Amino acid sequence: MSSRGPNAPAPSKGSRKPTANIRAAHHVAPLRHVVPSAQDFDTSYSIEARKYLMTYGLTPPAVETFENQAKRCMAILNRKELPLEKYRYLSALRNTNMHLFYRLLADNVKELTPLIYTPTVGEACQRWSELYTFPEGLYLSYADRGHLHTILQNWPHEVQITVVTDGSRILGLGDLGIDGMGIPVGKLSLYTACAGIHPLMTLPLCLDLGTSNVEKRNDPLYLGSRRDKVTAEEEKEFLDELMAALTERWPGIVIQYEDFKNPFPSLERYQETYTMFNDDIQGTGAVILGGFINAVKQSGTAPQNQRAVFLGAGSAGVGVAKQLTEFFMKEGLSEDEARKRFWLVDSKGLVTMDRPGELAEHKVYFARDDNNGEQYKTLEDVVEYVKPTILMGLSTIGGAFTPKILERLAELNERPVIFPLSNPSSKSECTFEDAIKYTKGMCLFASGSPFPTLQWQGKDLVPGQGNNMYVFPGIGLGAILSKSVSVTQNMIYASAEALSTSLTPEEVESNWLYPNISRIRDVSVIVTRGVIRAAQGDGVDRELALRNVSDEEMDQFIRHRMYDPFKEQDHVSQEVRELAQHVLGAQITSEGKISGGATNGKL
Ligand SMILES: NC(=O)c1ccc[n+]([C@@H]2O[C@H](COP(=O)([O-])OP(=O)(O)OC[C@H]3O[C@@H](n4cnc5c(N)ncnc54)[C@H](O)[C@@H]3O)[C@@H](O)[C@H]2O)c1
Ligand SMILES: O=C(O)C[C@H](O)C(=O)O
Ligand SMILES: [Mg+2]
Repeated sequence: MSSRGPNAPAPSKGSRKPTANIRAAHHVAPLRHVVPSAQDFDTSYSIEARKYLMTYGLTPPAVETFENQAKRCMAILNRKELPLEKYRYLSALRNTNMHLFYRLLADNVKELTPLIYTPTVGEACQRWSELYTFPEGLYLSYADRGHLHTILQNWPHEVQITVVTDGSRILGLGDLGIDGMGIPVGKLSLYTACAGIHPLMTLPLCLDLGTSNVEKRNDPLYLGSRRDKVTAEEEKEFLDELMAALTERWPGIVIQYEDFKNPFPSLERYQETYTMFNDDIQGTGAVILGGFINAVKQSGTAPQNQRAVFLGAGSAGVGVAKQLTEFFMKEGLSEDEARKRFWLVDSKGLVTMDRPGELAEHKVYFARDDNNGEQYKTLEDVVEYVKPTILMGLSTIGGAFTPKILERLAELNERPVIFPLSNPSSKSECTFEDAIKYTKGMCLFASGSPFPTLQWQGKDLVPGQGNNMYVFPGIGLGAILSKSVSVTQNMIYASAEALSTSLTPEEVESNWLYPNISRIRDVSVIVTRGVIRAAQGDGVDRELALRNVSDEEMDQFIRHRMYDPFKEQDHVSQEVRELAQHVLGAQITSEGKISGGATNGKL
């Protein structure tokens, strides 16, 4: 039984008391006919709750505390050696006891995030069909076109937010077709863990639009259709139907695009018509800007003296460069001056106007015209030519920042900014250890996937994690709570600014670029507030009552609306107690036994 799938309990609006409400709806029918959901077997449920839910005897006798449950889960997890085994255990837990899963995650964000998200989710996707166990989301195939709205009716829950991929660029691992489903599942788990969006109101959505991955197509276990990738025109028509169908089925739904090979056309096409954003272009741009604002404060280099070399000129590279351009403009540079601070490098070398061959449209804005006909092919050559203050990696090429390049950056700058941002860890352009070693501890560092803390000259050095998980939960929650008709560029920019202000004085003192991930829920409140305020500024909000509240009241409101697995689990026992008294006329004795009423103390 999947926590999000057809057998999962439906959340009620507002108070969200899934299990008990289902029972209430069925109270006139004989209770035996109600099939318990996986969640009903929680070992922390009281005896009276079990009797009422008709699960008494179906769970082991002990009534456990959460602490005990958590101890068992962590012990099981720690006994497993491989990260992928841990991932699978945690998936099973989410699918059988989602409140416990999210409690565990809330208490151990730093430890568990790398297991449910990057880097482990990369391996899970590579082997998704091979290890398939639960549906976990919705699959829509190209062959389903013309019927998408009807198929969406099969999803049994109200949906506030969906993450949609076609699997064509999963992290830096290439086209994985429908095996990319792990990404929407992982991102939406983070929406719940970081921003408290109710898990049952999230929809992981994987589009089966064919795959260019021949190995997958020839694999007998592959669970997608065995056709080549549809054309750009076919994809456009399919997405047109999808966007209309999603919004008709769930008006107000927020749609996050994720890990598409070429996401620029859809962002341009839908961003003003639907409440949507692209995480790889916009979320990444915002998260890197958030860390960069803090890096600039520490490096002391003024915007007009910054020279940024980007290895990778795809959706993430261009998204980040655009966001930093906007920042430089706000700092006083003209658009042209700001744009000229960037040198983008792709698989063919430095992106210039006059290099032979076709130049993709999204690269034109940053293409250099001051290279005097010279074409620089390697990163080393570009570094020598540009003498950068900043080196960003969004190339999917693990190890591309060689020791030689890192040493050169350290020679050129007192505090070079080095951000190897490709995911998963195997694709990171360098490790934290190498960055520290070859810059003699002087670089300002953030990576896309996590690296461990390092001992350097008797001090603990903590790497920053420049991953869009710091912002997308707040962008999504901000759009939901403000009921925005669209997600504007100002909302995205506001998420970055808010993130940069979310560090504690101790974190600032320790020169961190990003806040401690363990505080992600507090950070998401700040980001959400920034996003809502920007939506109000742009007049795209429909929740007008929020316009007049103070920041403190806004934060309270946001927190109040966040799903809290701790309360939720306790709620069930409390609610069942109340319902048992009300519906059955039963009394709960001080020892927790049921007396009188329809059950008359019997099971
Ligand atoms: N840290 C984050 O939050 C974050 C967010 C989004 C994407 N990413 C990561 O960034 C990477 C790129 O994502 P994307 O969406 O831009 O992908 P993409 O496919 O759109 O772009 C990849 C870019 O890298 C270039 N490239 C490929 N091989 C190269 C080589 N040998 N030398 C130089 N350049 C080369 C390509 O030409 C292209 O410009 C992925 O690994 C992804 O996981 C990280
Ligand atoms: O998924 C991530 O960890 C970040 C980003 O969206 C990516 O595509 O790499
Ligand atoms: Mg992504």
